[in-house]
Amino acid sequence: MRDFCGGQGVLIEATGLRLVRGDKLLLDIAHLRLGGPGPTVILGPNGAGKSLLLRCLHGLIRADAGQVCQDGLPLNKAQRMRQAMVFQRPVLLRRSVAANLDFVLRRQGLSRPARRERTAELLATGGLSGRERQWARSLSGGEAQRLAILRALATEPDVLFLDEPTSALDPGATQAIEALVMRASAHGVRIVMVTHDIGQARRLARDVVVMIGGQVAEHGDAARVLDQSTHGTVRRFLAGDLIF
Ligand SMILES: Nc1ncnc2c1ncn2[C@@H]1O[C@H](COP(=O)(O)OP(=O)(O)OP(=O)(O)O)[C@@H](O)[C@H]1O
Repeated sequence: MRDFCGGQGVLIEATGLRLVRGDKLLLDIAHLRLGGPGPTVILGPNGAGKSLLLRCLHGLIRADAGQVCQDGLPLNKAQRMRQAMVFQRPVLLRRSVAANLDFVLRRQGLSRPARRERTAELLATGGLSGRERQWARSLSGGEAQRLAILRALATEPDVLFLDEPTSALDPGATQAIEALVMRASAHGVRIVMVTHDIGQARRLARDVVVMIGGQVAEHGDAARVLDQSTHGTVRRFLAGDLIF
């Protein structure tokens, strides 16, 4: 696999981030600093604000206060173009598998032969070799999610945000997605991923963020957060208690 980019050096910071809807304070993040190599996994109970945080970090939602910076600069259009996001349910074009990738590769100005070569390379990376002409909407859930991730990687992002990419998938399909994510990470893409799955955090994360009630309750080295947190609610959540 070619290096996708040099995203491991990317530093994303959220400072004083507040998101209010009606009379509810949905996000209240004093300071969050995501840097260094290896995937960041964001965990937390339902409604803790994980998806909202991801959307703010990607610039899809503008916070009511505070700011998101990438490499020391307030998130700008050029930086956002170097980020990509994949959602829980893959959104694919009503076209062939190859056409879904070609749509992105064209915008990068690649020639037709270069696009064909890159498409084959990406499909091999995602275990979808030979599927070029298959209708994208006829892929299985796991295959469709892999194609969505490959399409995101085709943009050669510095940062890839993933919002519960395996939540609807069986273990085999989950394993294939995890392998793809780890491969992208190893080749330089900064991964920031939301999941409900604590086991997945153990398998993938270098660092773990635990959100509780719109706030960052814990952030640090995965083993420390998952096994040695001193935060009462975080410990209960990680132990499997229902938190609401
Ligand atoms: N546009 C909105 N207006 C009002 N409330 C919202 C809006 N978007 C999200 N919320 C609320 O903000 C809270 C956090 O939502 P978010 O989707 O970030 O949670 P989450 O941690 O990703 O949860 P889940 O694990 O269930 O996906 C929830 O209570 C949700 O209902």
